[in-house]
Amino acid sequence: MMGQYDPLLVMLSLMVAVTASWSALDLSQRIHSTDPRAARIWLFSGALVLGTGIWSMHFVGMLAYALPMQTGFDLLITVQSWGVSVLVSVLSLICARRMRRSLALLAAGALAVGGGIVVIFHLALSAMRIEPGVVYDEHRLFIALLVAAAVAGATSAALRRMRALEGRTLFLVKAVTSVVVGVGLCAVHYLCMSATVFAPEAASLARHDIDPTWLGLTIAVGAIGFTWIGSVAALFDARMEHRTRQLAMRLKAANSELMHAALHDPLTGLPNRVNFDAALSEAAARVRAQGGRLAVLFVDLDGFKPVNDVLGHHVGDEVLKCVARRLRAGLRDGDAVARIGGDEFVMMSEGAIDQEGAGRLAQRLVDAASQPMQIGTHEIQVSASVGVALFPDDGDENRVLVCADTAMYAAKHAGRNTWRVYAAEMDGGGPDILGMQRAIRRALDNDEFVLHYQPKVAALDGALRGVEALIRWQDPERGVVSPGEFIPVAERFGLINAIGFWTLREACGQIRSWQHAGWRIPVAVNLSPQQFRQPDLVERVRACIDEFDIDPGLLALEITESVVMESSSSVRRVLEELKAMGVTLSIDDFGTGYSCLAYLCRLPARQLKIDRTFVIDMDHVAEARHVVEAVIRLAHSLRMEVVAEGVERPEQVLTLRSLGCDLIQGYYFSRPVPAAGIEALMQGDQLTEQSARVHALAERLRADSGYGCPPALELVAG
Ligand SMILES: Nc1nc2c(ncn2[C@@H]2O[C@@H]3COP(=O)(O)O[C@H]4[C@@H](O)[C@H](n5cnc6c(=O)[nH]c(N)nc65)O[C@@H]4COP(=O)(O)O[C@H]3[C@H]2O)c(=O)[nH]1
Repeated sequence: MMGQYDPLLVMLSLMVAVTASWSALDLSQRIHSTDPRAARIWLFSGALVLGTGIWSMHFVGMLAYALPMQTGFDLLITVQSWGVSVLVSVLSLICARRMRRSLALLAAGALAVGGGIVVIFHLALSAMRIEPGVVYDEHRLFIALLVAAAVAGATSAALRRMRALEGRTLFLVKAVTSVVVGVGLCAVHYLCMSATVFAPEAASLARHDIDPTWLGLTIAVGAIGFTWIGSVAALFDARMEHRTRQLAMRLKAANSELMHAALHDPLTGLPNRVNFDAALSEAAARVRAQGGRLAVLFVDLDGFKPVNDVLGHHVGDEVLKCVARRLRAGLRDGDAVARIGGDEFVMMSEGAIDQEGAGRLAQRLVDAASQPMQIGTHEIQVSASVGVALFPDDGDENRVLVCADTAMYAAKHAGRNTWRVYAAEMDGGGPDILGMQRAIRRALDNDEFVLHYQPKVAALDGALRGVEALIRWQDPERGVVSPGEFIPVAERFGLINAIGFWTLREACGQIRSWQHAGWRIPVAVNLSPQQFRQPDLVERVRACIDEFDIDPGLLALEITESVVMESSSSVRRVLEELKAMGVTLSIDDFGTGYSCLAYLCRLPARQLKIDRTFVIDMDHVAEARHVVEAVIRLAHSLRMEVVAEGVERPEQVLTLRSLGCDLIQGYYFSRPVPAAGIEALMQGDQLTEQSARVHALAERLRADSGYGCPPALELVAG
């Protein structure tokens, strides 16, 4: 028995095959997803779409062949054939995923899939339940099997190639592959059909089951719809994955930027202290394991401060960048350089280095630093003092840097612009910095710090107007250690923040207890430059004020001139935020740095403290007196209050008073005293005595017709 092909249905079967191939390729691309669960889901969805496509292509193809008998389809066998089709597709996609691992596996898989496609054809045909049964031309069937295997193999290979493509090329390759695969699948079907021989008296026993026309149309439309849904899902997922990948890349880039910022000095781009310490520990571990030596060099610039002060921070910054470039240019394999402070750099050199080699390296650094540099219109020349220490000869990785630092000081004492190698005798004269660093940590844990308070009094009548909190350290071994000694060490070893915030809390606690006693005494706390640059400074100040429930107006923060004069927007913002909180801002050590008057006008500070050095010289050096006078005028024109520091003698009081200075602080009135001393002062005796001194001075001044304080004036004893 022979049938006839309906060209429309043949086209429809081709359409189904091409559409299913396209969609299956779409979905199958996703089976390489990095998430194994998602990859499994995509594999089964792809198999479902491909299986349904192959299966429906067979059915539509069979319907396209109109036999001269009434036909129908058995529901159970129809469903079974669909199940087998999906299973075969699962197998084909698994082969596609694993083909990288072996070509033999690819060939075996392709044959199995090819065989599966032929079996699906057979099952689909069986659903018609033809009696007597059909027979197959084995040769043609074998050719169909080979074509099916080739289609399966080509699909796997195309899938592999497509992984490396994107955009338009991917679209084109996918379109061509879908057409080739679709045509191939149809070819398999029609080859199978041509291999099928129907007996002349053949009849379909399933002719009363499912109507073939409806079944065909439903399957074709359903399959095309189904495959398009799959494609849309795959497209959506691909977009999501692309976006997720982009986000992940951006996150990674942001992370590495953050990491870089945490480990590098923003000005020079060199590694910072934390980074250097880690590199030093690693290098020390290598030397311990493999032997050899490590040279550590401490580089401190000579003459940098005057450049900064006179020519401004921007020129100072350029000088530092230039020195950093020169140090970096001299690096060799196994060397590292870092900036660890304002004008301090450290370097380490790994390998079998000896004292002589380290000395040569130090000389190179000294030479590099002392070359003149052109910054804008200025030709600038600085020099460097370099200290050298060796690991493990001079100590472990914690100590070797301190030794290099000590040697650097020796180089400074030797006249600067030179280098020295560390020797144990160098420790003799100077403080044991490392020991002190450990002792400071212990002091913080053991509460060995106390605050003393030095009064600030009104120049006019000697009334107490506030106090400055000054830290004192009662070290069980060293006795009372001056802040001038331990604060620089704390700054160098990153302990100043802990000390600074301890002082802040302690001072706020004191304000509260005085507030409870009925005294509103403003307390000024020194903020170190490092503490000022802490990103959470404002929050910590606010937290202290809230914790002790104090009037923020009673807390003053003293910030050194050099810090507030950094005209960066972050400094301005912090100052504005502190002011907005109600805290008083005071510019400390005024006159010792480089001040930009235009910037000073815009500062939200309320108080300006004239540095002690001007007050000391005021009586006998005319220039110092002129500076004090000018600073007082300037501050008043900016509506700032002026405090003169370090007032020790009555002559100074009189001069300052005559110049209109508002507040006076110094040993003349009181040394820094424990809180109880301030309380005694508040309760009467000492204040009255000091006020009496000021009044007596004022009387003498009024009696004198001249300007200021006559040198011969006999004063009340100080
Ligand atoms: N010769 C002389 N000296 C006078 C006179 N009146 C006051 N002084 C001293 O001058 C220093 C004033 O503090 P400073 O300039 O802020 O200088 C302070 C300040 O920069 C720092 N410091 C003290 N306490 C703290 C603190 O809690 N945190 C921070 N960051 N620094 C602190 O240590 C520096 C030294 O503090 P001290 O030794 O307490 O020294 C104090 C004080 O005792 C005087 O009439 N004559």
